[in-house]
Formats: sequence, C-alpha cells, structure tokens
Amino acid sequence: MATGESPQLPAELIAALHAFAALPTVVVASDFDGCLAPIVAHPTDARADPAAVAALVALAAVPATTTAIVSGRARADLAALVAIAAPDRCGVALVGSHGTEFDDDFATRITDAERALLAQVAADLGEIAAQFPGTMVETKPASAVLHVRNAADRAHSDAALELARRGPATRPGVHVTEGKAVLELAVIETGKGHALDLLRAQSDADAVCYLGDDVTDENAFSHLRGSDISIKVGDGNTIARHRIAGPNLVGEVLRVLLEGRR
Ligand SMILES: O=P(O)(O)OC[C@H]1O[C@H](O[C@H]2O[C@H](CO)[C@@H](O)[C@H](O)[C@H]2O)[C@H](O)[C@@H](O)[C@@H]1O
Repeated sequence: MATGESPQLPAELIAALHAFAALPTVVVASDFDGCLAPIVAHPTDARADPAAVAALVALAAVPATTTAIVSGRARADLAALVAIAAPDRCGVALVGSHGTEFDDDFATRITDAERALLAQVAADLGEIAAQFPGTMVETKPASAVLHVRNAADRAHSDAALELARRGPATRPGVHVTEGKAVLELAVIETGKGHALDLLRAQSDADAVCYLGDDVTDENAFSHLRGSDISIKVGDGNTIARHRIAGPNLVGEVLRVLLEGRR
C-alpha cells in the first residue's frame, strides 16, 4: 500500500486527513475508552490497541505536532493503562477527568467543600450500587461514577440509574454526565472541549483532529471548526463531520496522519 492510502477508511475522511497533515502546526487528540481501547465489561480490563498508541507516540515526535489523550478517566488511571501499551509514551499529553485533569496536582485544587460533597455523592452511589448486584462505583479526584454495564438485566440498570438521577444527581453543586452504561457525578464542571481549546492555544496550532465515541466527546466536537477534523467512532448521534465504524480503525486514522506528517 502506498504512503497515505487506506482501503479501510472513507475516501472523504482520507482526503481530509491528507489536507490536515499538510498544515504547519497541528494537534492530534483521541479519547481513550471506545477509541484507543475497545469497550469491555470492567473498566480495569480495558486495553489500548498498541499500534494505535504507537502511532500517537510517533506523531508526538514529529515537529509541530502536539498529541494528547483526552479521557473521562482519572489521569493516574489513564497513565497506568497507556503505560501497558507504551511504557514510554514520550510526548503524548494525558488529560483526565473529562478534560480538566492536566497534571498530578489536580486533586490538591479540589476545595474542602467539593471534597466533602464528593464523599457524600460517592456514599449515595454506593448505597444504590449495593441494591443492584453487578453495578459498582468508580471514584476519581473530582467525581464518582455509577457503572451499570454488569447489572443483572436492563430493568436493574435502568432502576439504578434512575435512583441516581433523582437522588445524588440533584444535590446542589453536582454536575451530571451521562455516558456508556454510566452516570457520572462531578463536583466541578468538566468539558473536553475546553481541553482542546487549551491544547490548541498552547501549541498555536492551525488545526485540531479529535476522535471520540461517547456523549462527552460531543462537547469536544462542538469546539472544532474550519480546518479541524472531528471523527465519531462507532454508532450514535453526533455532530462530528466524519465517522469510522469502530475502535479497530482508530489506529488506521493515526497511521494515515503519521505518514502524512512525515
Ligand atoms: O473519555 P473516555 O476515555 O472514553 O472514558 C469514558 C469512561 O470510560 C470508562 O468507562 C467506559 O469504559 C469501560 C471499559 O470499557 C466500560 O466498562 C464502561 O461501561 C464505559 O462507560 C471509565 O470507567 C470511566 O471513568 C470514563 O469516564
């Protein structure tokens, strides 16, 4: 296959990737779960496609190319999972907590009041999870997540989510995010679009390319414009300009960009 070709991607997307790759300065960023790593039953079992992460690491070494993984996960959790695929991720930036957690000091900036609210919300969700076998609570520096993917059946998962929506989600100061078989309650405002804005400004980039699969990625897509490229991974409504069938093609998108940048 010649450089820059790809029989697996839509022709319109390939043309857009070639034009993007030719720009002087760019940001290439991807979501983690559902993009770099296929969705699995348990969050700790998620594994990134080594080829996709390798392409991102290689892109980071190309001049005037900023790369990042912008995830809903806690940054430390994200770092541990990325390290399995690429022990040395070199220049790939990691942004956790849905676009708010850029560094290791993030947790220290949560106020005492926010910390107290988070403890309360996590306890509330814990009580709900205890009623529905298979459901569980994931805690992060500024949020708690009710996972219902492994509930006994749809009725149980719907009931658990509804209890969370009507209960802890209504506490003052709580910010609600719906995701894939999850309800996330944060004590700060989050948004992946803001993270893309920062990455764009920090590198003075001409354009941003972002791949995402979940509801939270729509916020990221909403911050893209002009020469930017938005790519929805998988099914579902989206405002993204392009779509690929699933996470198995994310590495291919990054490969085409890498060839183009080189
Ligand atoms: O922004 P992302 O990188 O896509 O992170 C979104 C959430 O990913 C994780 O949950 C999702 O993936 C799990 C593993 O495949 C799956 O079991 C779960 O149902 C999904 O919602 C992670 O656990 C969350 O903290 C992230 O917010």
